Amino acid sequence: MSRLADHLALTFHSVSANLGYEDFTVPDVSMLTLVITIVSIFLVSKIIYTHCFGPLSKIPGSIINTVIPTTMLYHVYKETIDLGFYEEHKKYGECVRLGPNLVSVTNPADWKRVLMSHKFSKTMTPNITIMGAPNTFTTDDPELNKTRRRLLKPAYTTTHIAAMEDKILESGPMSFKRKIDDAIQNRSRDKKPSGAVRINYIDWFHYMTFDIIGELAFGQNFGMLQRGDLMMLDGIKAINTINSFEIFVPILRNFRWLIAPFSLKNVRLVLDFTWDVINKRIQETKNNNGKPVHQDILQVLIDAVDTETGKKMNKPELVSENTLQLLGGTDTSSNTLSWTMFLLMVYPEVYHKVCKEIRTTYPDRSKPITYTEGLAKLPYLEAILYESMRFKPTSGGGTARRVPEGGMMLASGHFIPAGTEIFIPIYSIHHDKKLWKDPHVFYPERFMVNENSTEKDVYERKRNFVVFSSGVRLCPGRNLAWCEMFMTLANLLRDYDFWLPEDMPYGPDVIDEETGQPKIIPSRMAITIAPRYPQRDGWICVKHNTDYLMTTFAH
Ligand code: HEM
Repeated sequence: MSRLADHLALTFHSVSANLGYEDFTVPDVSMLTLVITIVSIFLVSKIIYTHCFGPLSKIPGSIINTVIPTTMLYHVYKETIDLGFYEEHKKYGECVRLGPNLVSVTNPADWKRVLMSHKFSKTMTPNITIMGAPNTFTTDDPELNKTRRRLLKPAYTTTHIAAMEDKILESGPMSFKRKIDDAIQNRSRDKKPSGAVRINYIDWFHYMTFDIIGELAFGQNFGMLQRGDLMMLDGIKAINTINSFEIFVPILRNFRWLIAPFSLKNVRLVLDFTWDVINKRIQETKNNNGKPVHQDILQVLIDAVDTETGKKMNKPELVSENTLQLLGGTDTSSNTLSWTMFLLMVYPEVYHKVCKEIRTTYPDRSKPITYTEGLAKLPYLEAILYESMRFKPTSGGGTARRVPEGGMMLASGHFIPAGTEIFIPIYSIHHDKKLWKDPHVFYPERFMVNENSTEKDVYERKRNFVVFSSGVRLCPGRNLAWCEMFMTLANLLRDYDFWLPEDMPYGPDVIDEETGQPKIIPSRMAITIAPRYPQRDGWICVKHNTDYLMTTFAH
């Protein structure tokens, strides 16, 4: 070692002399060697300690993750957290160590216990500074979360959703239908009168969910579906991207400008717009002698008084909560609709079966199908939505909680000490072979009672269906999401025929070698799991429903 150090010192001297820097101070190479040796010993002993003796040492997982969460960092970068964590669980089983202080669990007994109680506080929360004030989703304070959920509750009850159903129908599926009809009419006028058009359903579903939330939480239809743009879209995308990176790699909070360099001004635009809408609404109510003019989510938020403190939300809090409606209520529902539509196209037997159910139950196309009426009458459509959210859970990245004082014993017998982060990997849970037979097969019947499934089986499956999370922080917007997604599919599938364009490299016969099932378009996970290349993969052909299908289904 010392001969090597002497040799290096000599080389430094001759190089600096050759360069004319006679006074160049040559580092004391033996000192350098010492430092490197000490750091290496420290790292190796840390690896040995955390892997072999530390409190989490018995949890299976790769050695490198015990020191640096490399799997997580890599998949955050690639936007494939859902698939990356799934591979780790496939390799190591129901509990896997994914970081020095991070353990991911798929056993229902474990994640149900974690999600059931506020004692396990939320971690990996988005940084609140971007929204100005904490909101229901971002807060890790159980008391604040409970208060906000109490305030928001009236906006999301089934009764309130039913009261808003007409608005949802109009700004959602009816508007979508008008857009298709316009496209068909324009095409017939200009080109071949085939009556069929190609549309980008991924974009259109995205626009539609914005219009619905615009109507319910901003008191105005953004007109995004008809226009195809929204000035706030860049800002919303930026908030999602920034949040996604910062949740998993908190150090990036100090380098936010690096993640979305040109978008921070667009984020401001979103918050300013929301601020403006709230001010106008408050003024409108004042002008109406204090009586609310509208009955929507925004009004519920403005009027909400906490029964325990007697306080209303202040303006920054209102802005943060109302922006959350846009962030939480658009991508989630639109991605689910896109995945469902794609899956119907590559599983034609499911598509034909659901069209038959809807078209025979509601043959009168002049009357829109509503959620309150349709849910009980269209059980196969309901099962399709369940299965699509199991198969491609848009929230599939997952969520995390911190283990409280006293630690917890996992079902596998491993003890997890207080302070450890427990990750709930939703995609992995939905594809766990112990919970789901043939998890890579899209099979809606698994959510229906039939000769193969008893009521108890279906009940159990729904208990392991965790797309809306579970327990104390269960998604409060789930009734709204179900309502808009159900009405959209019911009305579109009754009134139109859909099929994939011929030049699309996907279809029922394009098989994925690994799963033996139809290939699925690639996805990316930035807060939600979305189709990765919407401009390439989002195309579908559509025309008005023909009698051909009706007669085929009649037999
Ligand atoms: C298919 C649609 C949806 C899915 C899959 C979904 C999924 C989820 C999940 C998994 C969580 C828990 C996240 C966590 O604990 O980290 C959540 C929370 C939340 N969601 Fe949804 N969501 C959907 C639609 C909506 C809609 C339409 C709204 C409102 C307009 C909404 C509002 C919220 C809010 C406010 C929270 C925070 C709850 C809390 O932390 O206490 N979501 N959602």
